[in-house]
Amino acid sequence: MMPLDGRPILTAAAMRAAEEQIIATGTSVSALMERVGAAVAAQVRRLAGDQEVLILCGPGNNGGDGYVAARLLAAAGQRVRVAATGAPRSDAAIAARHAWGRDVEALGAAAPAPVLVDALFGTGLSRGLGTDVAGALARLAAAAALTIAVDLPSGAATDDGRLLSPVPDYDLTLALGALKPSHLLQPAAARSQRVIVLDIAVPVASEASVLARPRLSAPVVDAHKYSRGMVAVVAGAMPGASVLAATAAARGGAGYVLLLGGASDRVPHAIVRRRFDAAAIADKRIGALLVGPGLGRDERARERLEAALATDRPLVIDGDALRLLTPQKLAARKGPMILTPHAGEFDALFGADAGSKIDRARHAAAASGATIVFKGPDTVITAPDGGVVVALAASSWLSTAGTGDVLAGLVAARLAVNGSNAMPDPLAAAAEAVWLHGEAARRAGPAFIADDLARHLPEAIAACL
Ligand SMILES: NC(=O)C1=CN([C@@H]2O[C@H](COP(=O)(O)OP(=O)(O)OC[C@H]3O[C@@H](n4cnc5c(N)ncnc54)[C@H](O)[C@@H]3O)[C@@H](O)[C@H]2O)[C@@H](O)CC1
Ligand SMILES: Nc1ncnc2c1ncn2[C@@H]1O[C@H](COP(=O)(O)OP(=O)(O)O)[C@@H](O)[C@H]1O
Ligand SMILES: [K+]
Repeated sequence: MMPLDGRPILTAAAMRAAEEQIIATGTSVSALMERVGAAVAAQVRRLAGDQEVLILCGPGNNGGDGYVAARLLAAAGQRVRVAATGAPRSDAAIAARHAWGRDVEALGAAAPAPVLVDALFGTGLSRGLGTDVAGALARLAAAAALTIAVDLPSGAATDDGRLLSPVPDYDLTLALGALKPSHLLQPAAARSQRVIVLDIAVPVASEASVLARPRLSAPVVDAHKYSRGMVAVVAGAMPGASVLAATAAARGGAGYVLLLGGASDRVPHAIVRRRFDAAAIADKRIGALLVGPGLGRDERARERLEAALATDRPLVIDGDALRLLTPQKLAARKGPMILTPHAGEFDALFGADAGSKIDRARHAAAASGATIVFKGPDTVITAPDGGVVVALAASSWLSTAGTGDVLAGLVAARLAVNGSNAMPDPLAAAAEAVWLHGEAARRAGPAFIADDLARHLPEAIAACL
């Protein structure tokens, strides 16, 4: 099966536009629905074996896909029944219902089957399911051994990961033509164990794509510690956080890591410690200056942040530093910047506006001129030029103190390495860091602590060479 890495992510409107382009060049909606139904039927047949299949059909084209799949499954000898919310409304779905030609049960009265296919609503869902429909879906899903959603789990919005009504757990979602934001954004993404994208021969393109395994290379033959990429980490009130970040930077591929102004006796010997002063952070060899982990929010923290902003070095800003800034102030600064806020820091800096996590991160990048790594179980990375990368859910064991400090150090390392032989590409550097962080967490297994995570970074890097 094709991996999801690097695949484009389309909103409902963008998917509709792609579909309309195909229709404008002579493919009918019914022909497209036939293609979709065949692809869905093939997957269901592969998974269902000789078990009975119940397909739930809604009033729109998602339901139409369900009727086509039912007809093709029956023709292939599969035991299949159909239950519907009512009569289909779109022309193509009416034709598909007619071609099915067999019984259609009322949803509320339908008996369960071991395999449940949800073709109730897809990208056309405009509000939550009525309680009767949501109740029937929950009852039939709970009684099934295998649950499959066509395009999207019914009740999940397409573009922002919201659940508009209660959504049962699915074993599999068959995304039609392309991934939609809700296949990656929470809480909707967690409703499906797996997502497969079905190719329906509709050309799709998007500025947003799924985070892919990066391709990294070993240091060049004549590399030396400064040419590899130098990271300077500004310490503050909580020195442990800056040590975690500096350690991650060192294990994340940087050639030289400086810890500035930290008071801690548990610093790996490979990390060079210096006093914090304006000259130390203005060193032209610094490929990434990290400020924020454990910085604190006192007067000294403010001074250190101001000094960091006043340099022309590529900057990574995390944690406390994000609470001491405004988007305007960032926009006024020249030079590459990457911000790594979690949801609380993001809201404090950019406001707790409505909208999808992708749109909010995109606006934040445009407003600040910085690349944004909006962290969480559905990390979204956006660049000021509009590029968007969304990570698949990483290990939930990452939800432990200090893993954000590790990520910040890693982002700084990748930015420094990335900028050591070319103009730094903050989006690519941030994407490399988020991928390596997720991979290190996967390798660390359950119940790791942030200190363990950095030890798995070399293995994660090795997987990209
Ligand atoms: N994008 C593509 O290339 C293709 C998409 N197709 C399918 O078409 C779907 C989109 O079809 P539609 O736009 O017809 O939308 P849906 O089938 O998702 O549902 C829309 C219909 O349901 C009604 N509705 C919306 N929310 C409701 C609610 N909560 N309770 C009751 N009724 C509600 C709408 O008024 C409309 O009649 C896709 O998800 C996909 O399954 C395929 O048939 C063809 C190819
Ligand atoms: N449930 C989760 N699933 C996957 N990743 C998570 C989850 N919760 C947190 N993370 C990741 O763990 C890290 C936590 O960062 P942060 O909240 O800044 O923690 P801290 O400040 O303690 O270091 C981020 O990279 C975030 O994306
Ligand atoms: K569906």
